[in-house]
Amino acid sequence: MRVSLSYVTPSPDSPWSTYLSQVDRVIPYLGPLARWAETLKRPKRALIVDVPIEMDDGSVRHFEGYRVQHNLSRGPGKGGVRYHPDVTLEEVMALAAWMTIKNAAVNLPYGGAKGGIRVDPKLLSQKELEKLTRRYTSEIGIIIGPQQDIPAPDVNTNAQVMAWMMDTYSMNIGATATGVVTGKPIHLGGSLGRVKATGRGVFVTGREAARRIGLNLDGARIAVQGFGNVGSAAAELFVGAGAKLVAVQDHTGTIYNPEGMDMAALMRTAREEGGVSHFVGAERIDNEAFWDVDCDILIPAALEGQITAARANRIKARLVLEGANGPTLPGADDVLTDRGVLVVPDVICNAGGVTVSYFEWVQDFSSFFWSEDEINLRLDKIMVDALKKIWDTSERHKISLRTATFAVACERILMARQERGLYP
Ligand SMILES: NC(=O)C1=CN([C@@H]2O[C@H](COP(=O)(O)OP(=O)(O)OC[C@H]3O[C@@H](n4cnc5c(N)ncnc54)[C@H](OP(=O)(O)O)[C@@H]3O)[C@@H](O)[C@H]2O)C=CC1
Ligand SMILES: O=C(O)CCC(=O)C(=O)O
Repeated sequence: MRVSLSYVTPSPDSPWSTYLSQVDRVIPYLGPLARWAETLKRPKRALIVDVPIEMDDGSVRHFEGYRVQHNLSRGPGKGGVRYHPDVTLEEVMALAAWMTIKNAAVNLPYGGAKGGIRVDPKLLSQKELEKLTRRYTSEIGIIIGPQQDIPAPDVNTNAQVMAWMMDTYSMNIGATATGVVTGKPIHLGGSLGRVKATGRGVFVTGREAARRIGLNLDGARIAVQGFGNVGSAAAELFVGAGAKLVAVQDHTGTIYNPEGMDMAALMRTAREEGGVSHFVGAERIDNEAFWDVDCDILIPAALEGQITAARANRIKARLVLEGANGPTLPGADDVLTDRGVLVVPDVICNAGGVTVSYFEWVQDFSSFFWSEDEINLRLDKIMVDALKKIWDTSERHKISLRTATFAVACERILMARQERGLYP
């Protein structure tokens, strides 16, 4: 087996292959900086770790974990940690690379990183989950740190997981290091507003895009795939702005109500029943029918590769807001563009989470904490300004918002790369 940082011959339609094709599309807009573009096509560093834990029944199981630092030109690595049975190194490479682009798109002083463990956390007890998290943190401890690489929550990880990571790292170095992870509980140096920040960023960029295409949010019909941290918070804000939530899909199934769903009741069902499919205020429909639902705004907020070219041809929405990372395959991007469907890409649309993570990191360093209103105001301004710059770039070059976001971000990343120079 050959292992090298440019080794992964991307499987077609894999997240890494999607990312590489997005980079290829931006190269013509990079001018002289294009000579550095190869930097973006390989991660700087990729760590694979074995995570053995003793299960509650006394057996020992080994899980595979990863931490990939894709690019550190603009600052320490930053990006979440995912626990999922399908996590692979190739997927984590793509997620880390999208963090590089996203952090630069909103001008945060970070590079891009991401981590993951191939595990189904739903099958673990709380004790097993804690052991897994602590062992993983110790194993990746050699490359993370408040000035090196700062993990945060992603799919199936949350504030409790971050608390265990912070505690383990702190014990290992012999000092409390709140700045080593973000997305922590509030009384452990977490920030107000972080839990809902990603959904809030989806809402703010969505609101701005909707205004520009003359789509009124009052009465707009929303369909959301994934009702976790991102999907539920985004849906709540859109409903608060007068939109109707007409379809929701999670792992347990798909529900539909053309009149709109009661948000509070749906949140209660999702929390108490472990999914949306038992919700009595909507009819259950086939999972594949989700893509045919009559709606104005579609929010994929689950996993990668969900919008294939075939599904893109069926989507009725005028606006797609990518809450998830990498939900749209390159072929589907072209179909949506041809059909006049506007896509606000992940690398700007879901950047609200990492933006408030940045606020958390800054607050931890200064040991001075801001009010939720201050955080939301600063977040909204960063998202509105970033979207405006991207929108203008898109209009100037007549390119998609995705390629425009890559153009803005890659210029910042590659300029930093060039200015730092290559010699040791
Ligand atoms: N958390 C954050 O701050 C950020 C997250 N993101 C991205 O947003 C997306 C969602 O993350 P997050 O909300 O944090 O994760 P969560 O774990 O909180 O929620 C994920 C949701 O997706 C659902 N889901 C998973 N697989 C499928 C599937 N095949 N079909 C339909 N629904 C599915 C889950 O359903 P079930 O619960 O039934 O399994 C759950 O509702 C990811 O792409 C993540 O990378 C991006 C930026 C920041
Ligand atoms: O909050 C963070 O640092 C990263 C969040 C994340 O993983 C993402 O934006 O995909």
